[in-house]
Amino acid sequence: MTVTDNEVSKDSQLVDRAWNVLQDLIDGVVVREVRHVPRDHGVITEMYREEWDDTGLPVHQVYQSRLYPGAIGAWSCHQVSIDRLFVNQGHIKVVLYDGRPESGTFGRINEFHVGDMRPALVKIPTGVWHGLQNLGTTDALVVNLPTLPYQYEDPDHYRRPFDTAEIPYDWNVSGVSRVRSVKEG
Ligand SMILES: Cc1cn([C@H]2C[C@H](O)[C@@H](COP(=O)(O)OP(=O)(O)O[C@H]3O[C@@H](C)C(=O)[C@@H](O)[C@H]3O)O2)c(=O)[nH]c1=O
Repeated sequence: MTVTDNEVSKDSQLVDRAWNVLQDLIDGVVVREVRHVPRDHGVITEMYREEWDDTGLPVHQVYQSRLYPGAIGAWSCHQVSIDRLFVNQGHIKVVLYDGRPESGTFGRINEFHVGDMRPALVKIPTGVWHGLQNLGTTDALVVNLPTLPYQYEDPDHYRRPFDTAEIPYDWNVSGVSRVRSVKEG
């Protein structure tokens, strides 16, 4: 194989020496990985601490979103409430798209694999589109601690179809997920 072959690409560094996945985060996105504490009769996993949370905003509500194997929940966005997602069961891919024209990372996409194998709290700022996919073979449970309680009469929830042309991301519905050409900034 000649390295000048057009379809060949060489990996850049993907993880650091502590196996942290390297990616330039969207402005305002925070990922706080935690570790399981196994013991004879089970596992303890911390999910949230005020000190991890740079919003400084209180927890008014906690809810759980169950995704069936293969399920995709995309795309959502909020204008006033910040999502603080913790995946505590299963394998969820969280994909974010910065839809804020005023942002220095406008157009950027982030992908995170979180859940049982990589428990983490993911903070998603307002204006950042987000989608979840359960890549596991069991139900996945996503806990959300939004900074504002759900308003039944007037939800702060904006949606785009999972296959919208406005977000350059193709979900893995046919075995292939990929970022389309991303125009940043
Ligand atoms: C968020 C929420 C929804 N609901 C109801 C309203 C709605 O008919 C039904 C499903 O809610 P949603 O359509 O918001 O669910 P969904 O589309 O799965 O989106 C949710 O998934 C997580 C991961 C997110 O990213 C959030 O944006 C959250 O909205 O549940 C509540 O009763 N209380 C709540 O706190």
